[in-house]
Amino acid sequence: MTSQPAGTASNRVPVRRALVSVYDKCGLEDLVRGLHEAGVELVSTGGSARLITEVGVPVTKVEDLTGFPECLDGRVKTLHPRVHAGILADRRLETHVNQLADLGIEPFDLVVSNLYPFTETVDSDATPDECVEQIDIGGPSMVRAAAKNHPSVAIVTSPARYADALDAVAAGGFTLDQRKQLAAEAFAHTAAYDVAVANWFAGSYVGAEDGWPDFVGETWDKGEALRYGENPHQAAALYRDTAGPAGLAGAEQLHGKAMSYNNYVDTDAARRAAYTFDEPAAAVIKHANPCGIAVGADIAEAHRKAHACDPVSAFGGVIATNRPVTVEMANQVAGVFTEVVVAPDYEDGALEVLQAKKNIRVLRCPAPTGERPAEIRQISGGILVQMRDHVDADGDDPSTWTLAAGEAASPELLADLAFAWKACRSAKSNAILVAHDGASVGIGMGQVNRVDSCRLAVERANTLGVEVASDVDGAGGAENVGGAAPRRTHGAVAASDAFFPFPDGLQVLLDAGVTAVVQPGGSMRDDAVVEAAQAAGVTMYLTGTRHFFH
Ligand SMILES: NC(=O)c1ncn([C@@H]2O[C@H](COP(=O)(O)O)[C@@H](O)[C@H]2O)c1NC=O
Repeated sequence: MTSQPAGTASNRVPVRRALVSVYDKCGLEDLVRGLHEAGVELVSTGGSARLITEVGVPVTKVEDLTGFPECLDGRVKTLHPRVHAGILADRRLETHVNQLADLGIEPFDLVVSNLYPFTETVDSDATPDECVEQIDIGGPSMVRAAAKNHPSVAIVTSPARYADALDAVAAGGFTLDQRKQLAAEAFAHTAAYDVAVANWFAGSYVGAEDGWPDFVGETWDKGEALRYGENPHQAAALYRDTAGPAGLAGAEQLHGKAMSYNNYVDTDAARRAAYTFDEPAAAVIKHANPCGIAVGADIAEAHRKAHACDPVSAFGGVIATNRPVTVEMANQVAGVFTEVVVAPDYEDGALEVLQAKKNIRVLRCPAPTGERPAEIRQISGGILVQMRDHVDADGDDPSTWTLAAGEAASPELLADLAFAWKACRSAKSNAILVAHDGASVGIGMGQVNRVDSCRLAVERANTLGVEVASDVDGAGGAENVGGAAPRRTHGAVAASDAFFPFPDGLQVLLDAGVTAVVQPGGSMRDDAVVEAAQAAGVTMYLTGTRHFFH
């Protein structure tokens, strides 16, 4: 072990010879022109070499280097000692340098490669054979070889790095730190690729009798370090799913301080609530639970109604909408201290209103599409995976509900019950949600027994609904504004995320004056529960579906 590769004090290795083999040819023309102008000799595979020739840059075909034709439909191109010894020789070792000379092999200083589009092929209508054909073999071998040998070789796997690469070449070569960084990116590139291949094999290709594959891999790219985690003594960072849709982790921040860990948690819960509905909907969230959820004729009305549920808790809350924020809504939000607003977009002028508020974070995040069908929760020593609790689960359509007590609901009442049932799933279990006119008016959540959630929902409905903004509509309780404490439970409907195990919780709601209740049913004591509703002359529907949310 004697020498460093030819380099400068900063460990730069001059780039004299590069191997180029890319599937994604984006940016390739500028790169190879730049390399050529910097005096770099190019060796390249079939399609890449053709493009390089077309742009007038001299290139040696890899088959001229190996003396062996690319064959088997491209399955074998660069898999040859003349290529791999040129990449893998550790030029800090005299023995390696001498062996290369004896074998008449020239070393590579730079490898530029990206891989066959396996994931894109799997996501298309391709046959299994077509998917298998897109498993790149030679590419990952070159990439991993170059990354392993980063003390001597630089590896570039992303067109986003081409400009940096040309700068490094012009500066006399990549520094060791740059080569290390590029090698780390390269191993992440091949690791994510292999995880995608392994997931496909274990999943749709091999399959599993019980529907759950023997292997599930996930890869994550660093988004950013966060100031801290749930508490200031906990370090935290955001990582983004390399294979799934961008989601909240990929949201565009338009204004305000950096998002915190808790901001992300609450914003995620807020979007879950808002996107439960097809009609314009807004949700105000604190500590991952709703202070208010509502639908409206427009998004400003939905927000007014959601806010009116619990204006006390809405202070410092996170607001999500499923429609672009209008100027009218932005003016309402500006009147209340709010941590985060997240929306699919902002109408002209709305963003400016929010940007005038120093402390609000404003995010643009498209509606969720193509989400992974399963969700993951970490436990000690493992993960739990479950299919998402979809909005359109069996039992969510009121036409499938069973009328268990009282008179059939009018269309208006049924609409309120359907709203309450949908909204209820966004509150942590045990959840009881009292609603009126498409808005929650009292929510009991996160209690260890259902009767306490009922008490909480009633108490909060009847003590918290006051108007704070000039034109906020105290949903269901407008007649009480400025007068005695409103009793918003009177004439409202209620939803329970799971069955009532005893009539006691229901009785709290009945005593508070709710006129209709929707719940899954299925308790051993359903008869007693239904009887209590019957005795109170209250309509009760059973959905047959539960929506726990822990
Ligand atoms: N088999 C091999 O020896 C081989 N060597 C390089 N490749 C891949 O071939 C692609 C480039 O091919 P072309 O330059 O012919 O368009 C790159 O994505 C590279 O990763 C190979 N193909 C697949 O395994």
